[in-house]
Amino acid sequence: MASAAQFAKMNGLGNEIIVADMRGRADRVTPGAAVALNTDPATRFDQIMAIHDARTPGTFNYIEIINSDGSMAQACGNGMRCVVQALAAETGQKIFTFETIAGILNAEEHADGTISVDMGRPRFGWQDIPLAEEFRDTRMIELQIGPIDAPVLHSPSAVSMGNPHAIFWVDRDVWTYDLDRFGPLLENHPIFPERANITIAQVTARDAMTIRTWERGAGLTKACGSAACAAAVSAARTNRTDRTVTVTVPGGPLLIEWRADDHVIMTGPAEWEFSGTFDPATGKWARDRQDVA
Ligand SMILES: N[C@@H](CCC[C@H](N)C(=O)O)C(=O)O
Repeated sequence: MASAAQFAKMNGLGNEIIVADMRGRADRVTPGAAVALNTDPATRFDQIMAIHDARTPGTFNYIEIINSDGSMAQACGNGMRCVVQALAAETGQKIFTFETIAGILNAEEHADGTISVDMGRPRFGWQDIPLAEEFRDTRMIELQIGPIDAPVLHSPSAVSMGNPHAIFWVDRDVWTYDLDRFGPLLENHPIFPERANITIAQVTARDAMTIRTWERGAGLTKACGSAACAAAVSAARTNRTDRTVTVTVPGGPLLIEWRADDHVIMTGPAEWEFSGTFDPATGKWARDRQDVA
């Protein structure tokens, strides 16, 4: 059995996050441990953000992102805000540079407690997303679900925010769509060789939209930060909105700015719930004593 590692159960607008402290150790959180933690209602999560020792000079830590099905993700905006809040509380530092499998990213905790994460540059090339076949213009790809002559969802925008996203534009309230039925089919559609995060988006003003997301490897979530970024850049790219947008997810609002230098900045809150220790090999866990009522 591996020695126990510390964790904090947190959330970013209801996106359920476990921040696992894997610093100073060589092992990793196994897919089996992730699945076991997700099976227990008390530790059910959408992503584990595993904080490892830095691999690259100039970065604070290497962050590994694990979905609740045990698969790896390249980006997690809400999880990064949780990591920043946890490390800022521990160190007093406010500005961080992290490394993930997708590259280097910067983040900052503001005086009001909100956290901004530089989610990097969006990529629109079909091979970068990736898509299984060539689309010259990924602002609108050929994909639909429902009856062939009256599709329920169709012609999404596709984009990579480090991870693959498809954004379906809708005119009606996003809650009127059966995303838990369509989500798994679209996530696993052969057009997405690495699967995809599936979002439905209703634009309500030049600076506002509402979205719901079926996350790759995690299912329906209350918030998906990278999807909010993907929806914002796709909306601006198709002239539905300006480049600064409030994206309301089921958990609340996120401010997304697609800057002139092409970087996408996501700003929102993070919340600590409780802490404990767990076995990164098996997922067996215990709550910290001071958290026990
Ligand atoms: N909740 C996240 C996105 C998590 C990763 C995603 N499920 C994937 O596999 O790409 C966010 O806040 O960005």
